[in-house]
Amino acid sequence: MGGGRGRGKRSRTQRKHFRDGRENVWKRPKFDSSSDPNNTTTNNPTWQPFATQNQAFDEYYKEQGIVAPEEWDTFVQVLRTPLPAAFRINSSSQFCTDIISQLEDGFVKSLKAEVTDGGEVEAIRPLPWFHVFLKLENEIGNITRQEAVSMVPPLFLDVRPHHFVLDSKQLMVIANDLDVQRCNLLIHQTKRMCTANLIVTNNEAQHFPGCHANKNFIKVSEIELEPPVSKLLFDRVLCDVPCSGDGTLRKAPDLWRKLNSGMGNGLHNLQIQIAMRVGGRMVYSTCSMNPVENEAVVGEILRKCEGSVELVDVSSKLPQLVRRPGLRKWKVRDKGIWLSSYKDVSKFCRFGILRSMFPSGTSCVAPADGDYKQENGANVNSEDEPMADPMTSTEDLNEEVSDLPLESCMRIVPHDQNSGAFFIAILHKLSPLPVIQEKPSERGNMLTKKYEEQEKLSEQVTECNNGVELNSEDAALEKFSEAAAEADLVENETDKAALDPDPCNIGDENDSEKNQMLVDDGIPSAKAVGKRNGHLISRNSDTNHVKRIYYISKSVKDVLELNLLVGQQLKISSIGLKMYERQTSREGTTAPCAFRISSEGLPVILPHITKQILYASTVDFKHLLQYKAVKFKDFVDAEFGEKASKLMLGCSVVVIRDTKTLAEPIQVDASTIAIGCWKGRASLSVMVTAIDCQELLERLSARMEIEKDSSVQKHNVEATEVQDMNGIEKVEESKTTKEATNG
Ligand SMILES: C[S@@+](CC[C@H](N)C(=O)[O-])C[C@H]1O[C@@H](n2cnc3c(N)ncnc32)[C@H](O)[C@@H]1O
Repeated sequence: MGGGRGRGKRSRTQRKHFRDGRENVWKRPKFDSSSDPNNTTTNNPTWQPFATQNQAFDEYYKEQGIVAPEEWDTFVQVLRTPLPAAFRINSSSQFCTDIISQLEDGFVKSLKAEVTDGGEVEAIRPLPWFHVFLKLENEIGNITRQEAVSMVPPLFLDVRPHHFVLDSKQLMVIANDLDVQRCNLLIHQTKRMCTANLIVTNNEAQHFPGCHANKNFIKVSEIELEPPVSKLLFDRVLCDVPCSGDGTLRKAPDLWRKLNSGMGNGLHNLQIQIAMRVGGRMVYSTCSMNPVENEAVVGEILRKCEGSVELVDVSSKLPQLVRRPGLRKWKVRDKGIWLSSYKDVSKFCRFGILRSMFPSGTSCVAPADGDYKQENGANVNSEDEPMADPMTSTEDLNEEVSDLPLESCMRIVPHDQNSGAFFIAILHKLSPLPVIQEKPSERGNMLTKKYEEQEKLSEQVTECNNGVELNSEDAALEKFSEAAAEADLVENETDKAALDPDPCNIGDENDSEKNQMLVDDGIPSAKAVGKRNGHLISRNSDTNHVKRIYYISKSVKDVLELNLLVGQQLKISSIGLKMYERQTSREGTTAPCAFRISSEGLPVILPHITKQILYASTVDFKHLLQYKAVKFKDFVDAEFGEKASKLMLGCSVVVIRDTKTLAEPIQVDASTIAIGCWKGRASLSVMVTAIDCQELLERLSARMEIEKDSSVQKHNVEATEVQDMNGIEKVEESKTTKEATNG
């Protein structure tokens, strides 16, 4: 029943992430003091906090002038303290307002009480009840744990609903990560967004395919047609690049002992390669404080783009966000040696140090034929390049200063607003870039390899994998080749809004009545614009073996078709919204339709369902969630049980009936609570994961508590009003009597 992903079931990766998370905070001393009977100093003597000291770090950042000398002590002091926990509430969650009020009314009050009762120091310790809340909501996807500063970049992206994304009029997002686990996490986190406009890809960002379709080769049937999209063009790019992550020291104190100044140098070239894919507006960000990963990368992009990209000054935006301007001068450090300019590189025979790392930088110049001497990071191949550039060698560049307006970049430092450290730059594309990057140079590859080793480290500083169940099966839509055949096989376009939620009819072109599948613009809260155009796809061209059916928007379909046309360059991990799943149990094979509606898809399809839908009282609804399967005769509301027994075998939907609304069908909206069920021969079974059932039960109890409280309050108010009225009447009465007497 349901997805069957119980709470106790954890993947090996998750256990590893948990372990890693724990190891970030504590380490075992060589001498295990737990065996020392004289040790009575700590509660848990086997674990000691990490040393939050690193000489190389101090030397590096003091020299770079990240903060003024007089601020240094405060800066490192704050870096040594744990980061306040932050999380985002998923605004598309049905229970968003419930969660906010639960936090504001319940938890914040309890937290204040803890502080008042025990003093502030006492309150700084894990609060078990809060941990349970965070864990459950995180697993469900209602909230996402994320460092506060990591939430800033999208605020500068300035995304608007009317933006053309990939030549389409619908807002569509492609989210990419090279790490499969990270892709899975993203899929998990976006499940509750109910969007048909999302593609998760698993490509190397530095080689992210442009999917350029050669129009001469485009042949659809016998007629030559131009596809709706002929290449991938982005209006907005959020470029949160892999970095050394020293800005996350508060979250991952283990980094204190691992950091070295060379880490940033090893990532610089990869960061440039990734960020060179500038779309209309790009927000470049890192959780590193290192100028080599930050200002130097932005500087090189500006130089390489030769005026086709500008750095946007956003100093007047988000005035409450305390930030500092980007640096215009810095130095490069390599194996303990400070290098002030590129000429020092030749002097000390450094290897792997690039000109672009320095404030003055340098950019490759396109030869007359338009081809670059070296592609991607052309300035990195020190074998091909004279070590001493005549230009830089003749100048005295002891203290290089960039002539670019890098002060428009922003740095967030921990002690300004009790946060992590972060770097953000906003780049705006003014005209086509002078060169399309295709392949990295050999040197670039070498540095990328080097990066991969370092990525093991930065993995530990990226966000919140801990405690989140990863669903590798769902996420693994595997290679896009598998998705290829299916698009035209089961895809079904319609412009009607009415719906018979019967996935068995997909692709049955002769039965247009039954083909009235869900169609919307894919953003449940947004109004459908113009023609409704949704599409259903699956991965398997053999209809008998289709396991899941996904709902995708027109924009996503266009990208999918383009990708097929260009030979599947995008490695797609997930696409659109999972709408139907095959019921694999024996009951599934005997039902007229073997598919059921997925929990993710239900909110989108619910307003259109007219058959196989029942309205249950709160008590029966709760029984379903508690017992997972309830016999028809066991429902408290016998009429409901009767109706359930008369449903067709197979997928059905049960909506909770508001106690005040007795008429059926009730008005369904975004706040309606419903679950997918399976109607069997003798019972109704819930098709929702155990954890979703648990959360729904808790939400219902919380709502009922609030309703009870408010009805008690209402009752009290009414009673007071009656009392007041009586009082007033009495006063009036006595006044009248007095007046009458006086008169
Ligand atoms: C700073 S994190 C970004 C995290 C992201 N903002 C999020 O919230 O999930 C950098 C990410 O880049 C990914 N990565 C590393 N090398 C990559 C590459 N060559 N192409 C694409 N992604 C890469 C890592 O797996 C990591 O998740």
